[in-house]
Amino acid sequence: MSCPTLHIQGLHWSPHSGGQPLLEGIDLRIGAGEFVGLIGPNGSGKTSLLRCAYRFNRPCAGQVHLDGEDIWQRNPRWVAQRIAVMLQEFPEDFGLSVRDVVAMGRTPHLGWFDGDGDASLIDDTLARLDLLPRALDAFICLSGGEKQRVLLARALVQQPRLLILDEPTNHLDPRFQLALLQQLRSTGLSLLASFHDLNLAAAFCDRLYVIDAGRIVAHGTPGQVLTEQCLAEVFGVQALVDRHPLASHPRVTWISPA
Ligand SMILES: Nc1ncnc2c1ncn2[C@@H]1O[C@H](COP(=O)(O)OP(=O)(O)OP(=O)(O)O)[C@@H](O)[C@H]1O
Repeated sequence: MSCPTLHIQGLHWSPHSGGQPLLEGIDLRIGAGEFVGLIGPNGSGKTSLLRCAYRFNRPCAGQVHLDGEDIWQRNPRWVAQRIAVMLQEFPEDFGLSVRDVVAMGRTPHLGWFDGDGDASLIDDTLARLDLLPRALDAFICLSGGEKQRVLLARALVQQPRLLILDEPTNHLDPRFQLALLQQLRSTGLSLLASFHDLNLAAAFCDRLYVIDAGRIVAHGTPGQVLTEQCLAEVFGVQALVDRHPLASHPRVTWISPA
C-alpha cells in the first residue's frame, strides 16, 4: 500500500501528563481519497482522537503522520496548510459575511502582506456550493444547514490533503445531511469523520473504525464492522442488520437496549 495520507500508530493520549490515558494503543490509517468514519458510544473518545489527528491533543505516546511526516515535528501552520477541520462550533459573530468566513480558510496560505488572496478560488468555491447569492449576507443570519455549507466552503478553500469532521450531520435535516455527505464525497479528499448515525456512516464511508472506552475495537468496511454482535457489545443495543434494499451497504434497525 502506498504511503497513507494519515497514519496513527500506537497512540496514547491523556488530558493530564502522567494521568490515565483516555485513548490507548490507537492505530488508524486513511489512504488517499478515502472516506473513513469513526463511530462509538458517547464518551468513547471520538472527539479526543480527532483532536489528536489535527494536532490539538498531543499524544503521550505513539505517532501521527501526515503524508509520512510526523505532525508534531512540524509547526501548526504546516499542519493548517494540509488539514482542514469542520467542527460543530460556528465562528463567533463579528459581523462576518459568508464570504469573510470562507476567506478565513486561506489564512494558513497567506503571507504577512497578502490581502484577501485567491479571490477567484473563493468565488469558485462559493459557486460550487451554491453560496454565491448569499456571499454578502451576514453569516449569523444563515440556517444551520447553510452554515455547514459555508464551513465546508471554508475548509475547501484551505485546499487540504485531509478534512476532519466532528459529527458533520448533527443538526441537519435529511436533505442537508445527504447533500453535505455527497458534497464531501465529491471533493475526492481524504476524509475522517465521526458519526452517531450509523446508517449514514454505512452509506458514505469506505471504512469504519469503532472506538469504545478509548480503544479501537473493530475496523473494516461497513459490512465487516456493522454486525449485530458488534452493535450489542459496543452500543449495548439489540439491532437488526440487513442489506440496504437499494444499495450494497448494511442497514441498521435499532430494536431495544441489549
Ligand atoms: N481535556 C479533557 N480533560 C478531561 N477529560 C477529557 C478531556 N477531553 C475529553 N475528556 C474525557 O474523555 C472522554 C471522551 O470524550 P470525547 O469527547 O472524546 O468522547 P466522544 O466519543 O466524542 O463523545 P460524544 O459522542 O458524547 O461526543 C470523556 O469522558 C471526556 O470527559
